[in-house]
Amino acid sequence: MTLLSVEALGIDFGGLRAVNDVGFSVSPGEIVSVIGPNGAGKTTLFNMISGVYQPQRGRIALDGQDVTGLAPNRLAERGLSRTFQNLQIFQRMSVLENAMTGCHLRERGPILGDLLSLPSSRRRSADARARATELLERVGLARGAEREASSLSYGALKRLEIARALALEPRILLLDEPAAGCNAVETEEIDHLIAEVARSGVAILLVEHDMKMVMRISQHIVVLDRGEKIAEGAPAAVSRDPRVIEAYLGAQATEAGDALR
Ligand SMILES: Nc1ncnc2c1ncn2[C@@H]1O[C@H](COP(=O)(O)OP(=O)(O)OP(=O)(O)O)[C@@H](O)[C@H]1O
Repeated sequence: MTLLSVEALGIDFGGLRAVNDVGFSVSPGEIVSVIGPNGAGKTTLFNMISGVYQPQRGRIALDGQDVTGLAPNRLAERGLSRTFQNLQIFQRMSVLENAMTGCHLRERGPILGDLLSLPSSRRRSADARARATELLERVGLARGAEREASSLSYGALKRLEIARALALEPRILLLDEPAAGCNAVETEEIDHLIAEVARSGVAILLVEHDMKMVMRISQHIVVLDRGEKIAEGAPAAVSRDPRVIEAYLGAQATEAGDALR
C-alpha cells in the first residue's frame, strides 16, 4: 500500500535542473531515506514534497489524492508534517509550551474564544497540555517539561522538534537531517525514536548525512546525484551500487569511504 507517491518531480532554478524526473513511493510505517552528495537536490526535493516550493514538473499524491503544490498547512491537514534542518524551537518558551504549539496548530478554534477565555477554549488548552505531555513522554522529555527550551541539549531539542511535528498527528513525517550536530549518544536516541514512530504506523521520509544511521534504520534508500535519481533499493544493495559509490567518490572521497563502508 502506498501512502506517498512522488512521480517525475522536477524544478529548475534559472538554468539549473535542481531536481529532475525523481520518483519513488513510501508506505505506512516505512522508513525511506533520501541520500546524495552535497548539492544533489535532497533539500529541494523535500521542499517540494512539503509544499515550500511549487514543483514545475511531476506529481505528488497522498493516499492516491493529488496534493502537488498544496501549501504546507494544507498538507499538514492531510497528514504530512516535517521538521527543518535548522531548529525551529522557541528557545525562551518552556519545553511543554513548545510541544503545545504543535497541538494548538491541530486544534484551531476561534481566536475570539481564546481572547475571552471561554470555557471551550480553556478546555482546548487543557487538552493541548495533556496531549503535549503525552508527546513529551514519547520523546523522553516529560521530566523537566517546565524548563526553558534553551536549557536542553542539542539532541533533546531535536527530539522536541519531532514531538511538535508529531502533535499534528501525521501519517507521514519528513525529517530533514534529524541527527545533524548530534553526538553518537544523541543520534542513537533519535534513531530509536524514529524507529518507534515508524512502528506506530507513521511513514518516515528522511534526509540525513549520517550514513551509518541511514543504513541502520532505513528500509529503502533513494539516491540523488545532481538532481537525478541514480539508484534506489535496500541499504545493502544501494551501498554496493557502483553508480552510488562513484557519485560519492566524485564528490568527497572521505565521505564516500565513511558512508558506504
Ligand atoms: N533557492 C534556490 N535558488 C537557486 N538555487 C538553489 C536554491 N536551492 C537550491 N539551489 C541549488 O540547487 C541544487 C540542489 O540543492 P539542495 O540544497 O537541494 O541540495 P542538497 O542535496 O540538499 O545539498 P546539501 O547536502 O548540501 O544540503 C544546488 O546546486 C543548489 O545550489
